[in-house]
Amino acid sequence: MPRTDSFFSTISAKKPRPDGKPALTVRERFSALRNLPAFLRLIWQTSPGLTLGNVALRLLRAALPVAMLYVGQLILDAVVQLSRLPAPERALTPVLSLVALEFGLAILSDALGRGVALLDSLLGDLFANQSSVRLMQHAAELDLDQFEDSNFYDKLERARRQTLSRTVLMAQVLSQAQDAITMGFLAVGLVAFNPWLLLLLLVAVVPAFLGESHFNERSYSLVHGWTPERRELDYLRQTGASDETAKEVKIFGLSGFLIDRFRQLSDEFYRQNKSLVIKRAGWGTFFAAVGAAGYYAAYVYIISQAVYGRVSIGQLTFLAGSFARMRGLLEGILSRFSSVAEGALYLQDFFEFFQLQPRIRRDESRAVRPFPRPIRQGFTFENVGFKYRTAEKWALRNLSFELQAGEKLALVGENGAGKTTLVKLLARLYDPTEGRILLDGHDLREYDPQELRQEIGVIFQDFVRFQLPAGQNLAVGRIEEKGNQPRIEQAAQQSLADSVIAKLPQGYEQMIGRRFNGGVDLSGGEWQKIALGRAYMRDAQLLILDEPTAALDARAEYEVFQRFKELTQGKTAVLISHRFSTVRMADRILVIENGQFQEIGSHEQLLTRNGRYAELFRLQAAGYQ
Ligand SMILES: Nc1ncnc2c1ncn2[C@@H]1O[C@H](COP(=O)(O)OP(=O)(O)OP(=O)(O)O)[C@@H](O)[C@H]1O
Repeated sequence: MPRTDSFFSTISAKKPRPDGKPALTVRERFSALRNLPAFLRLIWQTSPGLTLGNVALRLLRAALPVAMLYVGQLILDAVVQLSRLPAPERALTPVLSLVALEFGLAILSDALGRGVALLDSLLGDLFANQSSVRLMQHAAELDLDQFEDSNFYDKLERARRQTLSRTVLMAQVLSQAQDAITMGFLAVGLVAFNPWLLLLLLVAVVPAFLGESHFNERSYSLVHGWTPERRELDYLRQTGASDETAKEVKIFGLSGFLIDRFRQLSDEFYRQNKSLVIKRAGWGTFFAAVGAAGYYAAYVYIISQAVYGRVSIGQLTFLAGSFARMRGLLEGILSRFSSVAEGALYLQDFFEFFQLQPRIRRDESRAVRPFPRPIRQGFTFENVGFKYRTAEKWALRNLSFELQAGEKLALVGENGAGKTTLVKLLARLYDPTEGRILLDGHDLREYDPQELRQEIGVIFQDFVRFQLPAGQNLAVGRIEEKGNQPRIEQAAQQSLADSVIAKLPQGYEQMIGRRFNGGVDLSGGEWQKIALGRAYMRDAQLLILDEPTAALDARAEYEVFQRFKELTQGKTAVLISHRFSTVRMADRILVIENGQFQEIGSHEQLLTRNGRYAELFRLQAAGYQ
């Protein structure tokens, strides 16, 4: 049998958690309970009606156990009394009516129990749905660089896992209140008989409570500390078996490598968890025995009182029944209390995610500057520098140039030069680390970022291949117009996606991508034409194409850009391409190298200048000879 002193020493000492951090103290654990009021508020907001109904049914149900025990006592006492009467005087009717009453109470208790379970499950489903929606809404508000931080993913992952298990916590908190009320009723009878029995009860169950609470914390720590590895496990599972990766996994024979890593991680988690659950089971058995000993001590005492005639047989069953029920309830309340405390620790993760705030957002403290329609002067980069949060190196530095209104500017530079970063700064996906960007003479930060993004259409090189019907895949460029078929078709014509869609069996209704039933996959170039169509769905004043044509054949790219030039007459545009045949169509070309400004000018000017652009241009031209 395990020794209790070693158990208590594990409670008091700050044993390191599996993630290397010290274990939470009892006080820290309990302080997580302060998250409960906010949690209960969320439940109430989910559905006031269902919450009220749930509480009302539970209140009613809380009173039933004591009522049933009491009726049980009356029945037994009546039977004993009747049995003492001479046979002819005995009548069954008064006992039968008591039995009928108990029967009625039993049926009511069962019905109420089912009602509570029903409301719990309805409320739980609604709560899980609403939490998921809140999670998606909040994630959508956050900044791009928050998504690029692995700590953020850990928080998101923990919050995501919370949405379902929180419904269990909700039922637990409500059951807790219900059982506490039942206990209150039962305690009245027990205290009236002998208050020491209540104390005995506490002594019998408190060790079990402490044990539960200790092991709950250990398992929370294990799960919490393993969040990054669990994300990796999910990633490995998905990479090992998904349509997107199957091609390379097969060609490179990666499945063994992925499975080995998965096995290594999952075995380690299994090992750590196994040792915890074994310890938990051992201690649990021991504490259950302590609880049972307390119960039997009380039982012997009550029996002795009955034997010496100080209580009736009916009272004996009432008291023994009350004690047994109270022990069950108290054990339940205490162990639930520690799992509620554990749930509250998880809630902390949930609320922490919602506390993350975006930095790029409308400044509520001052009036936002109305977005210029049309843009008059254009964008000015003033000594702009940018460093990614996780990077050592500056992605852009000391960048000053103007993007004039109505101008078509091409960005040229080698891989990693900083072209995409520049575009992301224009769209305010990030703010410059140094310097500033002006729009018509005012800092970009003075405008509402939402409005700015509405006025900008960007198609990135790594555009998303939405697993949606073809028409909707174009409409994502302006999702409010998803029902406007003529507009979608026009965008498709402009981006040359119309000929791709014409070949699809169900045209604009055709599901594309292989993930869903009946989906048809497209070639890289065909996907690009669809993605390009999104740019034409917008009424944007600034259009940015970040190499969305890399997979197009040379003729298609030439055609796409010719059209782009015609269709965006008078609009400001930024193009990124590694093909100089495309680049030369721009009014001016900005050359960036290692995040620094190199030169700017028209194709002819830059060739005459004979600098970096001329060198790169000749290099590519030589390749075609
Ligand atoms: N999210 C990120 N976090 C950290 N560093 C990044 C991130 N995105 C880009 N970088 C780094 O910033 C630099 C500039 O990248 P950027 O994507 O702007 O280059 P690019 O000129 O568009 O290159 P390419 O022609 O290959 O598309 C590179 O050194 C890159 O490694």
